[in-house]
Amino acid sequence: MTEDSKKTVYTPTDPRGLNEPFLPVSIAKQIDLPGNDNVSGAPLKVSGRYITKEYDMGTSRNEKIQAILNPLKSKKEKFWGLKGISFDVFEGDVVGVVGVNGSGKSTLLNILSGALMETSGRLILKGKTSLLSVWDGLRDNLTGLENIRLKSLMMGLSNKEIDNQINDIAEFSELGKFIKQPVKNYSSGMRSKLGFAIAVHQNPDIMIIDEALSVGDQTFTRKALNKMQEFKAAGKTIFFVSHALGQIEEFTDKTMWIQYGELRAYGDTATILQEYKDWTKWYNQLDDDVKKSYVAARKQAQNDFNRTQLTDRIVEDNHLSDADKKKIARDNAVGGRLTWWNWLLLVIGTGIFAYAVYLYVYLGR
Ligand SMILES: Nc1ncnc2c1ncn2[C@@H]1O[C@H](COP(=O)(O)OP(=O)(O)OP(=O)(O)O)[C@@H](O)[C@H]1O
Repeated sequence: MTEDSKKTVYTPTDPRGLNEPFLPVSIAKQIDLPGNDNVSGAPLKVSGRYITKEYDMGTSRNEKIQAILNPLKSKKEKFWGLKGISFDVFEGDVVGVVGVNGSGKSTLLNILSGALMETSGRLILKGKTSLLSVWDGLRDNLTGLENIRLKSLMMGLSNKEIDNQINDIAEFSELGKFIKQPVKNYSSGMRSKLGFAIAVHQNPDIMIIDEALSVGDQTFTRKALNKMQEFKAAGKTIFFVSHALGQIEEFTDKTMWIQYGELRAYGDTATILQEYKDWTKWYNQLDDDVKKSYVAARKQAQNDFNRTQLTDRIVEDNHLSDADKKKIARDNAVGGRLTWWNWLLLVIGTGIFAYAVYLYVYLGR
């Protein structure tokens, strides 16, 4: 069995939204997509087009100083955690997100929750989001109660609203007297309980659950899944990342399979999980050396990815003209870096500013 025989790169298994023609980022940034709702009339809640995330790889202090002193010459190593992901999610969708370690799941969800800024692409979010991650968002030195207050304030709740529900949140978390202890003394399961209790009481429209349920004990996981069923029944939109495929199967209707920074497949959960399991089976039967070089090649492709490749893909996907290609290449949403034209303006601007200062200081006396 070869991998290619199983390959389903960006399969529009679910016709809703995914078959819509993509718009170039430079144009899409200014206008909305026509026909936002899906075929059965559910409103669009989250829409991503060519979302990328470029990380700077860990550089030494010297390299960082050099980069500040000489930005043109600095050669920071880059890593593209996301290489241009496009998807639509509608009200009431419960979307599972699967993929091997390091594929980009948390990166995507952190972008959706606003904890991380995408490097380029167009993202539309309609509603209040709440990220529930075991590892993020809680302050270690604050107690459970203080964390509840802080996170609720950050979600825009008033002190009075927080007073009204702080006891309910504490009770839901099942932490007992530990709620008055600093979070740094909590186990990962206890953090997960607190994070979940806070998130579900914010009543978000879009809820993002990142691996939170994998570390709790079984009774709490069941209680949390029941709570999520309530959200689902109320028509909320939920993203659910998990390596526990059983939970994804039980709880979600649609699934995204993210693989080395790309959306490899997106569609109904049964189909995508089957494809993912087939791929895992194919991968697991490879020799260790072959596995290593397979992963290394894909990671290298994430290092080597660049804006030209992204532009070429947008142009190809959307059958765009050369003029559009030039426009996209110039677009800051894809560029994000200063072009020679930006530099020229910067130099002229600085010159004018320096001349104005000279006039003020020497001639104004
Ligand atoms: N701040 C960062 N700087 C550099 N690289 C990063 C950073 N954060 C994440 N990455 C890299 O981006 C890739 C995607 O990471 P991400 O955490 O999104 O993966 P994941 O699919 O959630 O993994 P897991 O299943 O292990 O939680 C990984 O290769 C990771 O090393």
